[in-house]
Amino acid sequence: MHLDYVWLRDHCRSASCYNSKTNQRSLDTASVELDIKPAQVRVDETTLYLTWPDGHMTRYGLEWLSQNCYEGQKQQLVQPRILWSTQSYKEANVPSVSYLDFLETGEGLRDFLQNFLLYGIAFVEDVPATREETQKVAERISHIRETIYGKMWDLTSDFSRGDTAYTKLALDRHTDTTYFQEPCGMQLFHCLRHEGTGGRTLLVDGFHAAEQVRQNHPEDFEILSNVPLRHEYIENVGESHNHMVGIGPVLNVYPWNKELYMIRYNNYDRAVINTVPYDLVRRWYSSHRILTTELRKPENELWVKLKPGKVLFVDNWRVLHGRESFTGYRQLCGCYLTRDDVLNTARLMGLKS
Ligand SMILES: C[N+](C)(C)CCCC[C@H](N)C(=O)O
Ligand SMILES: O=C(O)CCC(=O)C(=O)O
Ligand SMILES: [Fe+2]
Repeated sequence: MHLDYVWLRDHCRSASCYNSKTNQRSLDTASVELDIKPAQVRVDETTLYLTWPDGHMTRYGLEWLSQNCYEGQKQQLVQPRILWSTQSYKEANVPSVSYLDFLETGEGLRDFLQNFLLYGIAFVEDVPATREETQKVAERISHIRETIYGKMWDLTSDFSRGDTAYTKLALDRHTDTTYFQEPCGMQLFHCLRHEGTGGRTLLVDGFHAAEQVRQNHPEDFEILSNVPLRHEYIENVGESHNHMVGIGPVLNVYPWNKELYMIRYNNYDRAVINTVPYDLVRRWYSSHRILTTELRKPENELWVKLKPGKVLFVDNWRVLHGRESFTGYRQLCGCYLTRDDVLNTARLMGLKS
């Protein structure tokens, strides 16, 4: 590991530099000389000891340092995941959790969250088919993210809102709220009623597709993760007037370990491309086509028919959803949760995320 002296001074965990009750730094970093050097350095089997020119003493556990240094982090995943194709997801036989276990046992919630983190989708079964019960299930995880669609949303094909979702048309795979600066992290779907045909839900692991692109077309992966695009939602229907804009690349990776953390993919809501210079536009379309081809491979499609009682949770930063066109009366309800809040609950249950 390579450790800079100013970094070593800044991370001092002594009582005067760090408040271990609040887990906050109390040291004023700006008061540290940028070219500070320790007067003395000593290391034994377990600990590094530094004495600074003013006599202040800092100690580090070597274990802590190897975990927290850049080289250590570079080797680690922020969130371990299991990427899937249709077949591998089916073979994994991921269990659903029942409504009662989910609401009443820590284990039920924990197992559910673990599966959600690993696969990007999870199901709760035997939920009473009402909006109120669906809300209860959502709030078991965390508070709901209120958006322009309200807290809990209802979806029928009445075109009550100015979006294709509120019709009977098919919807190709996409992630939602790409037009927010921070797209919603989790989405719940509960089909309360459907009397008619079609209307199956399509799920595709966006990270699985993106990793295929990274492997087979690294330059296209680069372009998709570096070129920012606008997405927008312009609505003027009935009482609903909205104009939302969100900007970011299709693929979002952490700079230090190149791990994917978010895919923003919605061809309906992608705005005019005016953030890409002329000499890159064609390349971008070509890279986008390569990803789209991967996302559309039948072997990556998971089709499920949502029915009353079965609530689907989707990691909207990873898994794309879509739907088949349908006939008849179909009523869905659901809501969004913020990723930070979902992960907060997961971490408190001891899950790595
Ligand atoms: C019905 N519900 C509120 C879930 C979503 C409606 C939003 C649809 C939008 N085109 C998007 O993809 O974000
Ligand atoms: O009707 C559906 O199954 C899903 C529609 C959709 O994509 C959405 O509401 O976000
Ligand atoms: Fe959607």
